[in-house]
Amino acid sequence: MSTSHHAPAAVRLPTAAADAQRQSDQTTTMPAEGNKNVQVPAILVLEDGRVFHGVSFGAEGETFGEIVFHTGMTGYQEVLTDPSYHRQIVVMTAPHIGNTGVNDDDAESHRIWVSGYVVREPSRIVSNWRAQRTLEEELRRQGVVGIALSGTRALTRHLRDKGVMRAAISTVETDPDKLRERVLASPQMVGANLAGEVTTAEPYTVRPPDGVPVRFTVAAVDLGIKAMTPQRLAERGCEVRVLPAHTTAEQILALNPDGVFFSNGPGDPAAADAVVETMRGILDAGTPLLGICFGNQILGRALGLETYKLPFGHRGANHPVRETRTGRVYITSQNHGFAVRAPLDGPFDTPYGRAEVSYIGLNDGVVEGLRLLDRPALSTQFHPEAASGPHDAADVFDTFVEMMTAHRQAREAARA
Ligand SMILES: NC(=O)CC[C@H](N)C(=O)O
Repeated sequence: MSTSHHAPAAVRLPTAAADAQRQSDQTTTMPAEGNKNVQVPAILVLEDGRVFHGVSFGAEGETFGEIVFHTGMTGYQEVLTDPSYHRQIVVMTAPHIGNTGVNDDDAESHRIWVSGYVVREPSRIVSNWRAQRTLEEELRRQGVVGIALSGTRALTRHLRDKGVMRAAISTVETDPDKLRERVLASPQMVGANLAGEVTTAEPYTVRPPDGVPVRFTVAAVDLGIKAMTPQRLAERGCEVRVLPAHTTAEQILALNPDGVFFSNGPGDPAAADAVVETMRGILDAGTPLLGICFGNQILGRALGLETYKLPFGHRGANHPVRETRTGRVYITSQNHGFAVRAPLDGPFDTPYGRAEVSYIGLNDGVVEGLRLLDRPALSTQFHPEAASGPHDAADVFDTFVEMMTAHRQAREAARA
């Protein structure tokens, strides 16, 4: 089956072979390639004409997307299920993928979002006590078209030098020129407004774990939210009400939340005007605000700053950033292709008072966080919730909780 570039990959019915494999996969060590007798040829064609040959990994068919690379050594399941990768073909630079299989606990959302998957060498066996399925089985079950090829290093270096671009993987088209024509007709990531394609249809609530009392209510605007973010807030005593992307500022404020969170998500922040308006409504009200990744870009725009596309982005689990106030360095999990342009040399004026760049990426000087100095609002371009990645920056959630505490105390003092 083929996944088109704009529709989410449909759930693909398992093949008889995969079914048989599932039944025999009762142990946690399983052959990962046993369900495929013949290797099916596949091609990867880039917008600029570069062609890579490999074999099918996952579902057979044809798929399009922006091709990007991820440098994390672990966390493939979190990558696949992160909604921010919607419409992207992800290349894993780690050479051996699938070793720990797939389980029902590590997913960051209810499905795989990458539009295509490129690996060097799929693991031949799965060996992990938590594994429930093989990776290839999961890719097939969800209709995700992938390719295994020996040149992932050459491919990554090409994208680093030329920048990310559109691409396609196909097991049905054998003529690269014909496939390239379709790549050139597929949509660009610049200008793509995608939150509406990934957001929850209905609001839902994430409650603190047993034994943790509820201290705050947080409204979370789901622009493509990862499951771990409301979890990190819930662990700190927040009851998190997750809301569809189109929820207005009035509707959010009517819930009387202690704080408002704007999530990560796919697409170009420059195309998300409606969300920028929503955030301005929250800033006007003075309610404490936290943004992560896409949420950081939206905060930049709400403050009147511009966003721009990076040549090849940051996707991995070991990106160093420096906190400007303290000089402290954090190793962070990141996944972004756009960034905010802001003055790096100290506080600057915005319609909401003074703001500053709170973190700077140490690899390339990119803005990795913003903080308002006169209102309770902060955001990070990196992922303090990790999933996967280091937990260095989890104190961002503590700062948000401190902002909500101070805001509540100030409101109570004003009322008294
Ligand atoms: N993880 C994210 O929120 C990504 C934000 C945005 N889509 C980007 O690529 O920069």
